[in-house]
Amino acid sequence: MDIVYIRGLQADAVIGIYDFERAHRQSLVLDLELGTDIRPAAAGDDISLTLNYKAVTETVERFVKESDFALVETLAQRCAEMIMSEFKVPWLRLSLSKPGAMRQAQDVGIIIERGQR
Ligand SMILES: Nc1nc2c(c(=O)[nH]1)N=C([C@H](O)[C@@H](O)CO)CN2
Repeated sequence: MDIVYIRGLQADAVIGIYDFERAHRQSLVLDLELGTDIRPAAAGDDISLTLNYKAVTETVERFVKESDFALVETLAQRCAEMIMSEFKVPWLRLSLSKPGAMRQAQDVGIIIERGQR
C-alpha cells in the first residue's frame, strides 16, 4: 500500500474537558497518513486518479474548525470516520496534538490507526 501524507496541519477548535477551555479556541496539529494506490495516477499523470492532498487538507481543516468536543479522542475518531467515508480511504493513521495543553510538555495528544492496510 502507498501512502499520501499531510504533516503539521494546523487548525483551532473549541476542545477540552474544563469550563475554562470552552471559552476560547485552542490550537491543534494533525499528521495524517492515508493508504492508497498511487500507480493509476502515476501511470496517467492524472490528479483525478489519486487522493488529492489539497482536497483532504481543506476538508479536514474545515471539519476541525467547526468541531466542538471535550476529548481529543472524540475529535480524532470523528475525523478518521469522515476522511475514510468522504475520500474512500481504506486505512489511515492520524495523530492529533494539542500543543498548548500541558505547560510541562511540548506536546500531548493521540495517535489512532483505522481500517485495513
Ligand atoms: N486522554 C486525554 N486526556 C486528557 C484530555 C483528552 O482530551 N484526552 N483532555 C484534557 C484537558 O482538556 C487538557 O487538554 C487540559 O488539562 C486532560 N486530559
